[in-house]
Amino acid sequence: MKTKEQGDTPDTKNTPGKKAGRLTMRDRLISYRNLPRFFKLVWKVSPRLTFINLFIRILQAAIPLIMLTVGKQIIDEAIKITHDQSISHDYLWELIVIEFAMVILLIVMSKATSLIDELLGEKLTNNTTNMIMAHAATLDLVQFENSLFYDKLERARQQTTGRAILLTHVFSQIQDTITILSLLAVLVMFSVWIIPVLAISILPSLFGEFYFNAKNYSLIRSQTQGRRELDYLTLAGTSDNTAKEVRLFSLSGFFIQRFKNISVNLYKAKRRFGVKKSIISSLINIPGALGFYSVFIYIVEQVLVGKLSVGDLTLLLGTIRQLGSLVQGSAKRLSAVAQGAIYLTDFFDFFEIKHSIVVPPNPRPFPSPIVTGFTFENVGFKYINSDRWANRHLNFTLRPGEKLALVGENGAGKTTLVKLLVRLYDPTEGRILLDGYDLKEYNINDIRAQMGIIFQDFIRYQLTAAENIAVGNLAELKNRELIEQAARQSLADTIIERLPAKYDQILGHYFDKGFELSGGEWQKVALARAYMRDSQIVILDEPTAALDARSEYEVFQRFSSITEKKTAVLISHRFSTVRMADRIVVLERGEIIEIGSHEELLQQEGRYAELFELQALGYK
Ligand SMILES: Nc1ncnc2c1ncn2[C@@H]1O[C@H](COP(=O)(O)OP(=O)(O)OP(=O)(O)O)[C@@H](O)[C@H]1O
Repeated sequence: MKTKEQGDTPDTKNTPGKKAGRLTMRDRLISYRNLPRFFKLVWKVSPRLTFINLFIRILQAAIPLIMLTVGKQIIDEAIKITHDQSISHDYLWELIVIEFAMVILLIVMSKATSLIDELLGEKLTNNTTNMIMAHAATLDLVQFENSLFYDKLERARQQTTGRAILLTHVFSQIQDTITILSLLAVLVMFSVWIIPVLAISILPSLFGEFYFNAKNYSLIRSQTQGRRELDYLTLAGTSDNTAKEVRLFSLSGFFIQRFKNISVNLYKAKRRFGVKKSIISSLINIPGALGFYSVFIYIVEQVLVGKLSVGDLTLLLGTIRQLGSLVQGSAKRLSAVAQGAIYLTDFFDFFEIKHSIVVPPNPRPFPSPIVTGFTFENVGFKYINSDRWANRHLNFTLRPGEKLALVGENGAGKTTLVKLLVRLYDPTEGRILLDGYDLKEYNINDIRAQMGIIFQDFIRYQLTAAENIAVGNLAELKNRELIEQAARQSLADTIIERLPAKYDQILGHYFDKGFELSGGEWQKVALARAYMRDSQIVILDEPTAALDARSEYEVFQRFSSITEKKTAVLISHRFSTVRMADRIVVLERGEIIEIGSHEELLQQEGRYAELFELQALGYK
């Protein structure tokens, strides 16, 4: 059972196509409601560029009509001159100059609008990517463990460039709509019935365009999981993290084959859709062509009986041709806009996902110093994607100033307990009290500010050595003295002193001039992060797993003196380390089975004593 506490994300709330890939007409209509919100976003990104873009496009929209009218007059004037050589050519030249000026203006304006589209698109892409990153950072860890959340994040992320294209589409559509209206006005002046004939004949292809675009969106949406799998396989087959194993275990063939299987299926679905779309679209375009040519014949007849001039003929044909392509283009674009608007639903939906770990309106001030400590009252926790209890029936108090070690076999629930303590998750049952009040009553940022913590799966940031330490407390990024002190405390100082650029050395091999460290060296650097804060609590989750025996001994000597007045939680599989703790909690299948000092637990001759003996035997 999933509880609200565990971050019941509104995965499908307001999302079109709740059953993967299915999209109803209503969904499509609703998606258009995203456009005003989208416009607001664009306007916020750059009011100036948005305004200039719209302004130029409105001017540009009038040019086709001016050109067609001037073109008609040029032809009529030229024919007049051929019939009467005495007429001056001045007016004809004037018209030609105007026509030429319009062409130049059109070129300049369309270059200007595409430049602005590009700049605005780039700004929008960067802005929305930042928004996604910022929002993702506010979400709970639990949400990152939910595959539906990942799908949503992926769709929101994927469409960053799509949103820039949507922007161009919307602006172009505004421009084309104005042009279409002006051209329709020309047709109305000549003959009213031309418009309904053209409109009816073009309807099937318009519907086709909308229908297939919606289908295309549904197809892409239903392939999100598959595409994520392809991304993962590409990463697994090509990343530096996997390169060693991929070679030693000859995994590339396996990954490639799996990639092929999935990609072939996705391709086949795309091909089936593409072929169907092409055949049906070709057929439904025929009525449009028939409508156009009937009007064409009618106009030619009018010229033959002398009701229209040759100039009128060119004007009308030019108008109808332009209208045809503008309407077709608009239909394509409008359905692309509809599609883009539906993707916007994914984008805006992502921002609807709210974190369930909330800060109370009037949080309690974090106690300084902590008086009675952290009390676990029958705490139990289940991960969102699991039916098993990772922790259950936890009842104990972490006293202020105490050094508490957590031991237990793999999967016993040690890391989970620590994650509950720092409120990365909230308990599924029971509660954790700090100085007698539920941890939920405190500000989560205060809690985390009071914890110096380093996990076993720490991150190897491809940043400088100083920055790698400062991530433990970014407020002190510029405080070189503190960074160096933290490095000394974690024994990272001697490693960094040997680096070519010392504290300014970029670590890792991702970037040019990066310097790769060994596993243990990385661990010492990461460990320094825990010492960057003057926190009341220090938590080290297997901080020395990659360290050699001498380093480990030294690290803990220092750890004891640094944390003398602090509360410390330590997870380790090494009993030589664990025995330094004041008390040891032994976990098994998520539950506490023993608790006491090293000596007490040895006397009990229980699981701790057994594991201790086992490890001691290994050293004999
Ligand atoms: N993100 C997760 N989603 C689902 N289950 C998880 C997740 N993380 C851990 N678990 C499960 O919770 C249980 C406890 O895991 P935890 O990481 O707390 O163990 P641990 O005692 O720290 O193990 P180790 O000594 O191997 O680090 C395990 O059975 C594990 O499979």
